Amino acid sequence: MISLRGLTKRYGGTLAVDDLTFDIQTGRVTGFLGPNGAGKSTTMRMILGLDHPTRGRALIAGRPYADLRRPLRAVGAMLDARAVHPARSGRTHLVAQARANGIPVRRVDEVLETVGLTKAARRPAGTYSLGMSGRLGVAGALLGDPPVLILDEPVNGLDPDGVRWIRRLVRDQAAEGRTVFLSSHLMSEMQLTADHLVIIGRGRLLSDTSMTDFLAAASPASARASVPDPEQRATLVRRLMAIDGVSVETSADGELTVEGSTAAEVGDLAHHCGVRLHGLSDIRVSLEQAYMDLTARSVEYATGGTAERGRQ
Ligand SMILES: Nc1ncnc2c1ncn2[C@@H]1O[C@H](COP(=O)(O)OP(=O)(O)OP(=O)(O)O)[C@@H](O)[C@H]1O
Repeated sequence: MISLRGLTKRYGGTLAVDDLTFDIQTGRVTGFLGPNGAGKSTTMRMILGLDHPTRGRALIAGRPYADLRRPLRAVGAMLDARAVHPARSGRTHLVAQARANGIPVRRVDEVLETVGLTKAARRPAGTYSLGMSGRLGVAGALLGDPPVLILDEPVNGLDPDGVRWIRRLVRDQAAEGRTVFLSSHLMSEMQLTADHLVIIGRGRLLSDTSMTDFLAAASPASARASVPDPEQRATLVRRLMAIDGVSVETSADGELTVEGSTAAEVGDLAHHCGVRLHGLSDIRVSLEQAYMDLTARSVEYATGGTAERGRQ
């Protein structure tokens, strides 16, 4: 587990991280979200002892990073995929890390295989594409087989196959009981990957909640269903419209969109009226929409509509 207590970082006049208190639990993937400049990288850097907090603390399994005896065995991290000497091969880079942490060299070949870099392992890292550099960064994070993984934008530069690979990898790591903390601006991907969300804006905690609860709270009760029989459709629409706060839109092909009512309520009413339904489901907002609504007021570098909404 990772624990943050009152974690704060000030750079001159910039309050980059402002009094963050939350826990990142084991056995699940926690997504770390926030607009550009919100303080995600600074927070990760402080957890990893690369930046000193102005106030507060960050602990990994109860200890500050600096007190970990074999850090790579306790926590694996990828903050900047390009932070590798360009003339060194990927393999040489990992061997140096392994030796410094008492990790057997055979583990290097294992992780190179895991991330799909075996063929490119002996090429200078400077010749790697962004996606390959990301894979090397992930290999470094996995080297010590650590119980905690911290990955800053791991899908950056990856092709669709690589994106799915990262998703499966981090989900497997969490299923094995590890703590996985990762940031990304790709909301659709985060929705598929994370169990839990921590969202910050301008350095402050905006939300610390499960993905399910976050999406449910952002979704007003609404449902969609098809009614194949036109007479039954008219009956159901009439009955729904008679309920206070419920509105119904009917598409050209007979699909109903019901605002103000859940799928369960629509299904119960249809059953009561003897109406046959197809494809009944709740309408949930996407993570992207829920996130945009939450962060609209804390967007630092916004454009167009988002900035307008931020001022409301
Ligand atoms: N070394 C530094 N010196 C001065 N200011 C810094 C430094 N590092 C970060 N900042 C500032 O701290 C704030 C938070 O930056 P940070 O990189 O942590 O945000 P982020 O959420 O990771 O952003 P992004 O999504 O763009 O990567 C920004 O205003 C940034 O300019």
